[in-house]
Amino acid sequence: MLSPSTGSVKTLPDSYVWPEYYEVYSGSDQPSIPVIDLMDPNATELIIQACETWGIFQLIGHGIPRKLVEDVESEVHSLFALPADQKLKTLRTSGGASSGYGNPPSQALLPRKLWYEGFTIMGSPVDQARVLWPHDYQGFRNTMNGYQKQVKALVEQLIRIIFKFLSISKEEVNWFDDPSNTCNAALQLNSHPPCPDPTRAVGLAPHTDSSLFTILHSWIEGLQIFKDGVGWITVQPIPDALTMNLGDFLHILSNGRFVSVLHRAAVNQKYHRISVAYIRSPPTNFIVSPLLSKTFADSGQVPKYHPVTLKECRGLKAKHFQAALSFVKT
Ligand SMILES: C=C1C[C@]23C[C@@]1(O)CC[C@H]2[C@@]12CCC[C@@](C)(C(=O)O1)[C@H]2[C@@H]3C(=O)O
Ligand SMILES: O=C(O)CCC(=O)C(=O)O
Ligand SMILES: [Fe+2]
Repeated sequence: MLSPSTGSVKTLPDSYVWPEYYEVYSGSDQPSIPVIDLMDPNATELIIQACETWGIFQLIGHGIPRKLVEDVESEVHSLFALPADQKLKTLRTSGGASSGYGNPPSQALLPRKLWYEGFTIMGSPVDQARVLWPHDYQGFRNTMNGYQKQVKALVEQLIRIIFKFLSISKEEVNWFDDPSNTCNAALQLNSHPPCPDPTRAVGLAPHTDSSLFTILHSWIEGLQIFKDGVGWITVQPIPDALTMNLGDFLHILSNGRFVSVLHRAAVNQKYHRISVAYIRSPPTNFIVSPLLSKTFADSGQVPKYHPVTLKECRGLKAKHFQAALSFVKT
């Protein structure tokens, strides 16, 4: 987590200087990630294609009002602008899956500090809001509740499209429509204040998400993805678009057919960059396996991954970070 003093420093402290610099592709022929309009009659095919080739796309025509997204931006800015001792009252108890302020669990395994502050909301935002703003928490609560509801519906619409394509039946994923299942989703608020030496600092280290799908919003450039055969590419924010990235569990369910996109966040000197990720995963103890999909079972394909739960996957990430999936390979 950033110490309160780093926001005003003129030189990057040593503990934040990363030994390796990740070059970003800058050729004029730089490929750009697909932009898909959910209202397009061919949206389903385009989404499947993007999942197979990129593991990420920008979605427009999603129906989430611009005003709501702007209100989220402003509430999240207010949260990170609170005094450090106020934010620390919600400090996460452990590095793992819980709500509150803190470092990403991956920080413990990294060689240097991240130029980063994070806040995780699992379940309702009310509890944290009450601690942060004891007398005035309704604004944050209402806005985040409203956003959470809308992104939840959107991500579930997309996951349904994918389950249908993979011939995964409702019975096989009976948890999916269960309204009491709130523990498998998180709103992850990420903050990177302006950085005195952005090329030597890292906002979020390269990772894949332990999710089915993640809906990401940021209005400031910084998200970069790794594309095989090209290298690191910057994702250009598009007004009104939400970035949809696939996570490890759709990669496993599709037996490797869909890409779990490797991504990271860069920082910049001028702007305080904030991003909001809605991370939707299977329930913690649900066993995910490529053979869930009838298509694979019938086609005689060999499963590329062992059956695994979110809990096990988080455990592997906490130990091996980006190498975690290699321990699930058959
Ligand atoms: C719900 C979660 C996914 C996440 C771990 C967490 O409990 C909250 C933080 C998330 C995050 C954000 C940055 C990258 C990442 C790998 C990390 O260390 O913390 C992800 C985690 C994940 O997707 O596994
Ligand atoms: O800030 C970003 O653009 C990326 C955030 C992210 O990867 C995450 O929250 O998992
Ligand atoms: Fe991520």
